[in-house]
Amino acid sequence: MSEAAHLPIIDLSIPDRLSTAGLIRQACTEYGFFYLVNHGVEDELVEKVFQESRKFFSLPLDEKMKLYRKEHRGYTPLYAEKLDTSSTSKGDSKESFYIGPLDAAKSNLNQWPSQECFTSWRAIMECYHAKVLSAGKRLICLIALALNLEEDYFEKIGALDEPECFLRLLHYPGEHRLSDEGLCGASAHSDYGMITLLATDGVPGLQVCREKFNKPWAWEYVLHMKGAFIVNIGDMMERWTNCLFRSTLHRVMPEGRERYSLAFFLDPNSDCIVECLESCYNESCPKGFPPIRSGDYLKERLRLTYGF
Ligand SMILES: O=C(O)CCC(=O)C(=O)O
Ligand SMILES: [Fe+2]
Repeated sequence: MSEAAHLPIIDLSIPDRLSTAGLIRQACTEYGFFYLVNHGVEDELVEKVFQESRKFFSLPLDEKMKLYRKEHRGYTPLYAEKLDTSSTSKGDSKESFYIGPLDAAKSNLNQWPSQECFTSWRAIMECYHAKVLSAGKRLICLIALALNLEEDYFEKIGALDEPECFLRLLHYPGEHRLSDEGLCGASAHSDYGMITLLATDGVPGLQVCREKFNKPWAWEYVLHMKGAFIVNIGDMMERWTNCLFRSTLHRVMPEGRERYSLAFFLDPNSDCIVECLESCYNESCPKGFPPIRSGDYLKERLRLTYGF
């Protein structure tokens, strides 16, 4: 049995922003994962999103397939995705539904279940999407402070101007157990973007590996904390910080119990250039990555995962 990770807790409501920024710096350099509390997204709303998500995933497969993923929005069935592209398993044992940015220019790409049976579904999802984005933007300001930058640094470089933010509803059916050979709910991966804000339903399964370069990988459980988001740093933030902030490897193991989660990926505007921050490199620690356009990076990572 793996141990539980003791992740730091960051309180988004504390007025002393500099001390919070210091704690965020420590959390991001040591773990790349932390709990976020007092983030402003009400428990009742989170619960409603879980309820609506359960309702959608309980539809027959042919109904769900009518909303099959287009432009990275909509439904992805079981085993269609493999987050660990080196794994030989048949695919991850999960189904998901993606809801993309709500800005006027892009929101029409989203797909929605029929209004007749899912009367408030869209409104609830849009409300959650907007509120988590707002919490995420506040957190990004603190992350800038944690990097000794002006707190509006990421805004000024355009990263938060119509950001690529995707809410992903996830359902792990729970028909498999740990002993099932090579099968994962979500195989080992790091997230691609800036930060991810995750809500979990209390069923265990999420694990992190703190030292991805030390094989064999050692895994620790990330336990559910009521009312908290589990936040993690993504690969683009790791590139910006020249690996000062860690994009930590994680996975979801099958525990023989059905599990739901809500992952919100907050990624920069596609035209934003992600390049090593000046404060994060010097002669003894040279730049590890060339500059890259965020949209190009994301496209390539998604191509590798989905094979298109
Ligand atoms: O469901 C979870 O707990 C984690 C999901 C995840 O890591 C992802 O979708 O990137
Ligand atoms: Fe992830």
